[in-house]
Amino acid sequence: MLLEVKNLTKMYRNDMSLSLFRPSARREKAVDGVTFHIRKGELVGLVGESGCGKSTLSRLLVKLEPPTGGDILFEGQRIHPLRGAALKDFRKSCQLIFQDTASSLNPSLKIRTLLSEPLDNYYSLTRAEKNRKISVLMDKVGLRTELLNRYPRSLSGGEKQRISICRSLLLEPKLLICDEIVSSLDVTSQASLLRLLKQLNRESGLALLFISHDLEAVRKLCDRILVMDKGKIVEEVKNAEEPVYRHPCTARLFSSLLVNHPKERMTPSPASDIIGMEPD
Ligand SMILES: Nc1ncnc2c1ncn2[C@@H]1O[C@H](COP(=O)(O)OP(=O)(O)OP(=O)(O)O)[C@@H](O)[C@H]1O
Repeated sequence: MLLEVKNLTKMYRNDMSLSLFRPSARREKAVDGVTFHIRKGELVGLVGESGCGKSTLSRLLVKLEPPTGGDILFEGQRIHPLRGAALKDFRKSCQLIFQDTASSLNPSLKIRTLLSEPLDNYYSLTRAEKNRKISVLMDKVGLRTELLNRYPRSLSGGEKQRISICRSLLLEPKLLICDEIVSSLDVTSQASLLRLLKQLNRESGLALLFISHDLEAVRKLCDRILVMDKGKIVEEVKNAEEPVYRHPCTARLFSSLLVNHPKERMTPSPASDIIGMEPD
């Protein structure tokens, strides 16, 4: 098993009153007893309405924040006690890319430096080896190597997102957690990014936790979809099966995709057309 999440909980203390004289705080469970697993090379989707706890969960999974309770195991090892070299190894194997990653690219560094940094942190490569690795991957993600001498400000949103993905993939992670990485992109860029993720999964067994509001993209890309509501995983939808939605939240989320009731045929969006994935 690649990732095992057991009864994971995260509570935040949120101030309810602005009054200095009557301060009050509410402890809110952003993640509430979540249990699930991801096998090696599996494509798992995570969907849920805004504020249900998806981003909090992704931050817990990569150890950016400590959980209030529960456990996360990566390749059988609890991640909570990891320190030093073991933590560095875990961070290499389990990467998180989020929507704003692109805007967090250091504006004063050229793309060449931004892409060399992760390699310098983890490997001892010659300049030629580094350049080769970078240009092979840039080609794979559909970026021209001329961009290497440019600064992030001169790149489009889609190009910056691809640079962020490139930075993660250079480390050859086993699990990539993508939190809303396609929502700011146009339909064509979205489609080619999804195609790339599918290709990486086929070629190198990269496992994905793909978090998105775009249910149709999730359904086309993933083997299983976890549905989250108010901090809990309330349902798991297996893509290969006829969808049977037991939880009202799942039905609400998926209802916009369903036409021609009762056969529940999916209507492909332009993005899924371009991905070249047939509707079920
Ligand atoms: N650092 C924090 N401090 C206090 N409350 C927080 C914090 N981070 C998240 N929350 C709360 O936890 C809940 C879940 O938020 P989260 O961002 O994980 O949801 P989400 O499903 O990712 O939403 P969206 O789809 O809109 O991005 C929300 O009620 C949010 O206000």
